[in-house]
Amino acid sequence: MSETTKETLGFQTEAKQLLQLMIHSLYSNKEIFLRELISNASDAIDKLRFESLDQESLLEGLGDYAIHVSVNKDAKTLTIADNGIGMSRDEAIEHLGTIAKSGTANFMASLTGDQKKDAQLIGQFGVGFYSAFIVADKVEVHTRRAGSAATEGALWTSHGEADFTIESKEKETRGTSITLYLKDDCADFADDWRVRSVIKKYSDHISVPVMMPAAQGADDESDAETPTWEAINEATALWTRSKADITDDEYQSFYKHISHDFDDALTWSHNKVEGKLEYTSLLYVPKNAPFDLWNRDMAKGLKLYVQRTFIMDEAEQFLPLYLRFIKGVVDSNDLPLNVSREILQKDGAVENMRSALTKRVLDMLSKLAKGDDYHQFWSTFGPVIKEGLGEDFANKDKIAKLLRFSTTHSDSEVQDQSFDDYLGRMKPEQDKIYYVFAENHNTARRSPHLEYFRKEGIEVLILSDRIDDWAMMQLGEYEGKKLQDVAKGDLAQQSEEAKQAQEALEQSSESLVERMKAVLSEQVESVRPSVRLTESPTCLVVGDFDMGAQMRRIMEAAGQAVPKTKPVLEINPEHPLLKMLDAESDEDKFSDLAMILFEQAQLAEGGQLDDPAAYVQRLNALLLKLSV
Ligand SMILES: Nc1ncnc2c1ncn2[C@@H]1O[C@H](COP(=O)(O)OP(=O)(O)OP(=O)(O)O)[C@@H](O)[C@H]1O
Repeated sequence: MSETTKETLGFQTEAKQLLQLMIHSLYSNKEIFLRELISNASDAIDKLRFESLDQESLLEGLGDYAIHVSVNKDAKTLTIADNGIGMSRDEAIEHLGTIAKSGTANFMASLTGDQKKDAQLIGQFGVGFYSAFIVADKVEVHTRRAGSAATEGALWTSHGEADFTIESKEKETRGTSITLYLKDDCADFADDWRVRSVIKKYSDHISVPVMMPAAQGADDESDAETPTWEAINEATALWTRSKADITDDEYQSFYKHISHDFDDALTWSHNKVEGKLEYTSLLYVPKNAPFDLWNRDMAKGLKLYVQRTFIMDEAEQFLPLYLRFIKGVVDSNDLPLNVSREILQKDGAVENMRSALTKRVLDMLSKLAKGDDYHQFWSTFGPVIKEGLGEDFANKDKIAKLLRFSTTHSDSEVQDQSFDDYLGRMKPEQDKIYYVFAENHNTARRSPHLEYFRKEGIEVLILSDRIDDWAMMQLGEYEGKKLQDVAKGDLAQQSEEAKQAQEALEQSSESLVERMKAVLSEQVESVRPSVRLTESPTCLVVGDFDMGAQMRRIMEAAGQAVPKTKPVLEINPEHPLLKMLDAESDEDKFSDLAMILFEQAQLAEGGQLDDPAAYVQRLNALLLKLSV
């Protein structure tokens, strides 16, 4: 039977690339391989614990879960053995030869070749099993799925290059035993104390005991027939311990265990809830965004435990989508052990937990917002938080308080001003919060629409995240102050003076406006003189309830049909170009120049022209006339 023979198989292309990258980029951080392999072993035990709830026979009469780690200094090997769920031959091929994560190809494309940067990215991707090859030039995985016959065992072997072999090999006990043949310069991982200290550092808090042979005396070699094993980690699930007894380091290493992140967490919140519902949650905010934050299929959600038994990863029912970057654990005393994703979706208790956990996260973020680390958080996760304005109506106000902006007050690209900061500086008679929105910060900052506000000393929020226009529409107002796009609707007149100036302008520019309307009737809804402008000749304004130009471009780029609405062209009759236009008696020249002014207004707000070539032609014709 071909199944029993030895096969050599190639790694999936992405797996091969990742392997190579891992070996090269993470070399300076090599000890993390042990954390990763022990995490996998503990996950495998968690999975078996869960499956055996329904099917006790999987335990094969042995319910004592443990991970055994042993070293052989002479052979330079390190072995990590678990009695978890194990793998069948096919599963070993599938799980160890390919990467199943969605978005892997995009991730690969984002790598730069710069080892330091790539190491960071790989940290975000998740390191996993392949980290074994950072320290080993050969890895053997001897595994058998719990519940299958001893003869169904499989041996997977690879040198971490292009391929691996798989063969059948009997295995008495269920689970997986991974042996690393260490590279010469990594031989210190065959040293008992070195391994102990790394395990203590990274795996103290996992709930399964990690055993090593007991130290038996100075020259004792670990080849004793039956070593006595001793647990070297604490082996109580961290979240079950009292907050007061847990150090920051322990919280951080537990974070790395559950998230496979490379970096520390930014902050966390650990809570035990008692009363009608009983559960414990430990929620972390990462420092870095996962590589696939914008992928709708990204791994999201919390690890769910019921009475300390692991139930599932990525339980997404406990937090809304805009908090998908939060990592953590929720351990419930009320849910049944056989709870499924379908049940979670309908369960009233889950609904209550979800709203309580969402509040916890928002409170944790509000607390974070008071400190120096918030800037890092905001620049990484700000756009995701904004999704919450549409998704989580009940917490809209809390979310609004978390928002940070660049504004004309700070005049810097850094988004560090809150709505409250803005309100504190608002003019007494001002009843709106103004914002300008464009494709990038520079275009927004230089928008002609701001000229009036700058002149009047009215602060404007400068928005340039793709989601901003939508987010502001969802929010609508803040503390009773309407959010107003400066490029929409009539300009709110601030002073009596400005009103009079507007009327005077309307009278003096009547004939110019009529002539321009005639030329631009296809392109614009109307033409009107405006005090909005001080330096620019023209700008475009859309109706209060029409879609903004930037939003329109985003929707169109996404292939969505957008109803056509025409903008209003506002002109600055005091501008020399408009004066020149007014004085132009040649109607052809007039229409060319009027068209150019309209097109420039489109360009100034970051838009694209319908017919750029015609614009260039018109402009060139005018330039040529300059030389005569
Ligand atoms: N000790 C083990 N016992 C059983 N299965 C294992 C073991 N180690 C790895 N596997 C299987 O191999 C798969 C790949 O492991 P790997 O560590 O590369 O990725 P992961 O654990 O899925 O993701 P990540 O570690 O990046 O979060 C696992 O999902 C699991 O199915």
